[in-house]
Amino acid sequence: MELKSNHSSPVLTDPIPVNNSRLGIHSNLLSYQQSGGSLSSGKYMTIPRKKPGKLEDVWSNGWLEAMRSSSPPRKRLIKDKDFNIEVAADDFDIAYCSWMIKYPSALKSFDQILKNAKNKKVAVFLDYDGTLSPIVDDPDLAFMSGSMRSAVKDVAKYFPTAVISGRSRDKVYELVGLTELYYAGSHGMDIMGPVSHAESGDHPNCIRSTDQLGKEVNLFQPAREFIPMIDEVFKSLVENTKDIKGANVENHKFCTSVHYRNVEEKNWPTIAQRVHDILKDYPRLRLSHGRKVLEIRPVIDWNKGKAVEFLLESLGVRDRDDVLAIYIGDDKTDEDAFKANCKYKFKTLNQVFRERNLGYGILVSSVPKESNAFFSVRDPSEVKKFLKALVTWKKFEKA
Ligand SMILES: O=P(O)(O)OC[C@H]1O[C@H](O[C@H]2O[C@H](CO)[C@@H](O)[C@H](O)[C@H]2O)[C@H](O)[C@@H](O)[C@@H]1O
Repeated sequence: MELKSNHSSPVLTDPIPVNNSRLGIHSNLLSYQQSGGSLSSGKYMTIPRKKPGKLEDVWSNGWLEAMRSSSPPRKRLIKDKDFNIEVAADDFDIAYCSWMIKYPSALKSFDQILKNAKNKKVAVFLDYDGTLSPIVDDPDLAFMSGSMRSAVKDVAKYFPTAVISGRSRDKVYELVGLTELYYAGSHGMDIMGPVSHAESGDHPNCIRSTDQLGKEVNLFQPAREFIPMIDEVFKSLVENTKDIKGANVENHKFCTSVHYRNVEEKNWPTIAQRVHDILKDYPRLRLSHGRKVLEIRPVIDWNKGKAVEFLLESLGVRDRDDVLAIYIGDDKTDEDAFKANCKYKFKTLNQVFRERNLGYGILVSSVPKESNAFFSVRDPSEVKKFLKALVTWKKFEKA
């Protein structure tokens, strides 16, 4: 969606996406109960246990395949899918090095980045989990280090900076704890951004509010009407997964997540089937896969990429030729941001970067994986080095 010309609601008029693979649900299930205008079926007021469906559903719709490949192993022993063998660290290093030819290190390419950043307005967008904080077993313990916090704080002194997370905005703010940033929670469906450039503020679902310091901000929540439905589904998910050891359900207000990182692999089909059975009753919700997490979110035309575009618009730089947007993230949902449109001919950040050097994505990954990003860094410690390098350059440039 192009922000400047479209001021209508991002809620899709057709609640059932044409591309059924987005839901990962068979097309025959999609004909099931279109709930029309009602956003809450009211079915789960007493939160009943669902009768289990057939396990074949989650095998055949690809959920289990996606769950298995959703997060790299932490030790460097990688399963080679084609040959069904474990690849040793040395071989893995070779694979990683050849992958880096396609996704060069943002640290090693820093001079090239600086050349492109010169005389441009740089805006920095950061994912949270796996980017600013390392991936850990308990989502409540995913803290960023003090040194990472001060690196982000310094970046925000010199560049407009936003954190864009799958978590609720309140939660990610609590974890980051910096008032200098803009925050977008729930995969970009809850944005607190600047008021200075009014066009994005004209958007429906955009209201004036105040931030933690009492400063005026724009609050943009395109999925507001889904709050009761998400709450209902959250409760149903909690009820229907409570007997699965290690399962953990989080409510992010505009979306909800079911974690299976701590669930024994033999129980993954069960957890997937339970989620699948619940989603069958909610055709206006869809599933996406994150790192050992099933993410349930509204079927609306909004994602982290749209959030980047919205913030660039709010900052008044989206249609400028002298902007350089940098997005750093590690997860599948960050791919939407790597594909975000700069206004220039509706090209993605990376297309524009290649042609006009206006923006790019940096993938955080210690294993080779396909991405829409332009550069890569290995892990959060390299993210920190990159952020510090940006600050040093700016300080030096200003001096
Ligand atoms: O967009 P993000 O900020 O990256 O948020 C995506 C999800 O991150 C969290 O889960 C992930 O990190 C956890 C802590 O390291 C880890 O235990 C889990 O396996 C990962 O999927 C968060 O808890 C989710 O709700 C977010 O959707």
